[in-house]
Amino acid sequence: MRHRSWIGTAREQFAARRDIVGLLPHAGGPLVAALVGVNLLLGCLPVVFTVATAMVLGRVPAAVDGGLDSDAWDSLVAVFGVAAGAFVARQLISPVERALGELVTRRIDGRVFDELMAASLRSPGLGPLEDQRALDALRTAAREVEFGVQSPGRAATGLLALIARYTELTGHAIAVGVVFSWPASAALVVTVLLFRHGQRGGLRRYARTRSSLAADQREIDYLRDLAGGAAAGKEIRVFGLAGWLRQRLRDTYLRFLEPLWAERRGIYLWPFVRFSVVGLVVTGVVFAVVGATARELTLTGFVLVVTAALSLLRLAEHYPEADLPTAIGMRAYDAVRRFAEYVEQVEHAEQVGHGGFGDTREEHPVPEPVGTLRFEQVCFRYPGQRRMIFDGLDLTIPVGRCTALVGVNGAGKTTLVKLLARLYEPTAGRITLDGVDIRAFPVDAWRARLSVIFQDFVRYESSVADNVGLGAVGFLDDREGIGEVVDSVGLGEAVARLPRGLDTPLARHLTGGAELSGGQWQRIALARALFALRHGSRVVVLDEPTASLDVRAETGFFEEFTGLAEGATTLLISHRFSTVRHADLIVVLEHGRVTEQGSHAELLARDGRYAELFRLQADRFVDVVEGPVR
Ligand SMILES: Nc1ncnc2c1ncn2[C@@H]1O[C@H](COP(=O)(O)OP(=O)(O)OP(=O)(O)O)[C@@H](O)[C@H]1O
Repeated sequence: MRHRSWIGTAREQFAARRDIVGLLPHAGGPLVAALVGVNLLLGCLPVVFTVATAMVLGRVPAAVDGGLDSDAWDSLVAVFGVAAGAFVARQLISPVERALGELVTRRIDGRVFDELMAASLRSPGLGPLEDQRALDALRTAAREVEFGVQSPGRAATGLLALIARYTELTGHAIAVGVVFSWPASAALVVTVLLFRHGQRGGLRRYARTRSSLAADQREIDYLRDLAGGAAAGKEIRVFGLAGWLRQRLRDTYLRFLEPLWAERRGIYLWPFVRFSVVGLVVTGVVFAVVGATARELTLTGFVLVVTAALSLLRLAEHYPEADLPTAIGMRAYDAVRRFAEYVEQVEHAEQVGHGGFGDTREEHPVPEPVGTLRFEQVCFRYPGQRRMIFDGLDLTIPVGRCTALVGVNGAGKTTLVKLLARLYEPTAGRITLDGVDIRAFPVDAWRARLSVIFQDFVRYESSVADNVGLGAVGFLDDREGIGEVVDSVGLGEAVARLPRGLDTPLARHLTGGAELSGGQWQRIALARALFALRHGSRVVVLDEPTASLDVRAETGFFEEFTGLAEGATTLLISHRFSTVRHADLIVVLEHGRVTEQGSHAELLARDGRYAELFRLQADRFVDVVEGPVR
């Protein structure tokens, strides 16, 4: 059993090294060849130095006897020159090795980062970005690659750095073998390798433990962002959360560090104790034999054996430039691959499952203009969840009209939009456009017809123009169009007052940046949707578009927006009945199904759920407005 697991570990290690070696070509053949050459040289120079210094010592007596003009003196100076040259060359070449290593690391990490980004942006749906294990793998990989400390690139240069160490080891072993005894040389090499084996095993466990703590690391990052970010700053101060936050950060840190401390003790203490005993015994025996046979050796031979053996034993330590970077960097690359494989699996499962993202892609062009949208017996549960959000949902969204969706919190309104945008696929049933399953359209072409502003729309730390123009990224240079939609959502004046107008970055911490109010941001989001409509979108979905607008702006919103979105199919989600009531069709969503639909007047006349919710809100509004007057 133990034997099998040892073989398993060896195989795993071999595969991980092969993967890292496979990355080297991305750094460019000549650069890698140069680094290999420099490492070989760095491995040979200490051996040359050892041999030359031994020869210097061996030649001193003859040179002293012969005097300054003797051949012995000249030969002493020559070997001294070689020793000094080896020493100086090593000092000069080490920085070259570091610089080349840095280049190789950067090139490889750049490539791995691309691989990682491609994997995380590749999935058309959101599933992989919500799966805990996939997220942990992504976090582990991204962290190491981003900071470049123990990254796959460092692992690759770390492997190359081993060339120098093992060349040095081989050279010194040969010196001991040739001058003194091959069995003694073999005994020393075995000792060194035993030490190394023990330490590398410990480092492997350390790297494994470290990557198993990704969830704690994620929590630490989250808490640190929370404590240092402006977003939570207000609440932390107002609710006096500083103490709670500090304690939680401390607890999480300890939870993260304690297993690492334990592993470190394992790395530095136990292998050290175990292998030191073996090492000391072997070294003792070798030196005892050297001592006993010293008389048979020349002075040069004696010095050479002793210094070469000591240099060999020095190589029994842990190599900081190679060991930790390879142990952790290999795991980081493994995490990149796991994440990419996971995304691939999800994609594949969706294709072979119920006709997911790609099975019929490219077959149907999206009809122009977009026709009636239908949810037909749609069932859906989030990946890994048991609860059905929709269970046989039937809904028709008429073309060119405004449909409003209402329902209590958690009824599934946003989920319905995510299905429409194909961020998830229905578990059963289908969504059709003029009778054609939307999965038959290429996902990008379908999304180009949609303009969705989510409740939690993104506030890009970029210019006003970008924040609007990203609604149709291919038309970012349409400055006139951007200016017009900004005006049409009533932001013209406010933007004109900004230091650089449309080019003002929307983040106060950026140079010349400005911050907008919640309502102004919401208008930016509306402008983004309108800009998308200008450039080819036909279906516009607005999730809570008036939540941050003041009463006056909200009153004008509906008319203005429907005027601007004329001819487009609009889906409006709102808890504000004053916004909803003007829609052509109002749909009430409850328990995963449509329970009522009709115009505002029809639904009031039916006196059902909608009428009840509408009256509840209207009464509250009357109370609030009339309260102080009474
Ligand atoms: N990514 C997710 N993974 C798992 N469950 C989710 C996810 N997103 C939403 N849910 C669950 O799906 C249900 C419907 O959420 P959804 O956001 O669609 O509701 P909603 O009607 O838009 O609510 P609200 O009016 O509060 O915005 C909720 O119970 C929510 O907990």
